[in-house]
Amino acid sequence: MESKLQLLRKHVRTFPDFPKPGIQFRDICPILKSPPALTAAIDLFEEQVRTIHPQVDLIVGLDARGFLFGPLLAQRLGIGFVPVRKRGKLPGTTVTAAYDLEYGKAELEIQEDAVSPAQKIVLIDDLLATGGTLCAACELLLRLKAQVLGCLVLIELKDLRGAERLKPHTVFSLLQY
Ligand SMILES: O=P(O)(O)OC[C@H]1O[C@H](OP(=O)(O)OP(=O)(O)O)[C@H](O)[C@@H]1O
Ligand SMILES: Nc1ncnc2[nH]cnc12
Repeated sequence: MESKLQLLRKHVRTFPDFPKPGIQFRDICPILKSPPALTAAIDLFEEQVRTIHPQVDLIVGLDARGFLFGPLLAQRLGIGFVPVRKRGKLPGTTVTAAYDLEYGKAELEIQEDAVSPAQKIVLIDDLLATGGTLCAACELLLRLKAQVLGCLVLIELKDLRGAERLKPHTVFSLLQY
């Protein structure tokens, strides 16, 4: 029987030179279109969190592709989901962090009352490239005095060394390129 990781790998497409020349874009849309592949991704994330971070209080997902997996995982675990969004999308009082990513610059925000001090957080996104996005999200959570247990991504682009930039936070990836 095909393993869950093999199934996932078969459902990632690579587009050269998107959105800029030199970028190999890893497209996770086929995973979303395949119920067995999407179930495999959430199964593997669930197993990791239940094994390594059983004390987790909340899943925090990153705009936009982290929203495709985060709420599914949170529901499996029976806990809440909180979005970190690009600047200007969240109402009420927010905290903001600026960051660079593989192909640009942006700012992330979280609602100030979304996470309580000392709450234990696992972050999720589709992909780790330079680590700029996840670092900015960790910074937001630390400013709210939450405890970051670790980060989950479907895909890690090893050459860009995002995991090193994220230290002391840890990252668990399902597929590496
Ligand atoms: O590790 P980094 O270099 O920060 O890059 C990774 C981020 O880049 C992509 O998001 P993008 O900002 O393109 O936004 P999207 O999810 O809204 O498409 C991806 O979904 C990650 O969030
Ligand atoms: N190479 C890449 N493919 C898909 N999403 C990305 N986000 C940052 N770099 C990316």
